[in-house]
Amino acid sequence: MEVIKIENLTKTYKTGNKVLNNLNLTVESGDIFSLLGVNGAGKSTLINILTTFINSTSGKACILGKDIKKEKNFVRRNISCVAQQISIDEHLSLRENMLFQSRLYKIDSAEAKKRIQYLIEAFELQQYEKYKISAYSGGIKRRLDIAMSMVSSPKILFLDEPTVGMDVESRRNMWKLINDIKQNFKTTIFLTTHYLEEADMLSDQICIIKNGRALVQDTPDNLRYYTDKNIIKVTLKSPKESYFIEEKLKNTDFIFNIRRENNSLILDTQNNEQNFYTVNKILMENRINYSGIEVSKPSLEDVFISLINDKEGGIQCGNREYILA
Ligand SMILES: Nc1ncnc2c1ncn2[C@@H]1O[C@H](COP(=O)(O)OP(=O)(O)OP(=O)(O)O)[C@@H](O)[C@H]1O
Repeated sequence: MEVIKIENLTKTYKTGNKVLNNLNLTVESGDIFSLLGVNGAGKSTLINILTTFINSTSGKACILGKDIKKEKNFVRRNISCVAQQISIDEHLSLRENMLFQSRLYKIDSAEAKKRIQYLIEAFELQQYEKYKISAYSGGIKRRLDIAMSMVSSPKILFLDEPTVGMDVESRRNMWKLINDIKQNFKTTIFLTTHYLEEADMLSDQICIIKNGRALVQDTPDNLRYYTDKNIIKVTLKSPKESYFIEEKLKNTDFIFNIRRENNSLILDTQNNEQNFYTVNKILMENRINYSGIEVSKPSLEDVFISLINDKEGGIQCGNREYILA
């Protein structure tokens, strides 16, 4: 079931800046949906529109089947949003912050207390109750912020760059938390991020936007087929030989880029079986001592860069056509 449906959505700010331009996308119930795009692509603008904070200029967006412009109260009751700025009041305790949130949503106080206790345990926040919020680390403040946003039992949770500025361990803890919300609360999650590994790990669907339009929307695995690039990885027995063979490979016309990773050479090439055999042949002819050669699909980062930098035109995948504008 579609819980978000966006059709030809456009947003032009008063400054004349057209940020969203006939944007189309859909989000299915229970999915983790990631919106990717470079800085200024319009990700926060879209979240602000969907959470009814600002109005679109034209087009239509429906949440849980209701037009967001006509049914603002319904939409607000059923969603929650964790913005980039943490919204905790440091003068209140952890529990008071959550109670305050429950009052904003007019939740019956007995029900609110039960729910808050459940969330404190589910988000593993019990151990922090004895400390002042101002002493919490950024990761714990963010965890509390998300727990607060779950007090109203939202059907859709918007997370605007939930792991920005976090260290690797806190980021991994946050990924687990986001997955737990999906599994345990069945909440649909709409998130924006600049970390492609994060989108890859978490998402059921990824949408990449550029110049206010959706370039592609698909699963992380399928997105790897949106570029005709492949990667050939050659593992050498001795790194000394890499300089010699690099020179030989540089002179071919089917390898666009060569990188070195420890004992391996990573070759960016066109998706073509023949290239694999040609590289193999060059290695054999030059008596290069290699222990492995493999072809792999590009990473999500390769796909993102390739799509974002692609020239204007259409790309076809399956039965969908997307505009590269
Ligand atoms: N209130 C506003 N008035 C005019 N222009 C705005 C306003 N808010 C945002 N913009 C512009 O709209 C564009 C998109 O901004 P937005 O914050 O939606 O992008 P973003 O994809 O979230 O960027 P980032 O990844 O850097 O957070 C930017 O050029 C921004 O300067």
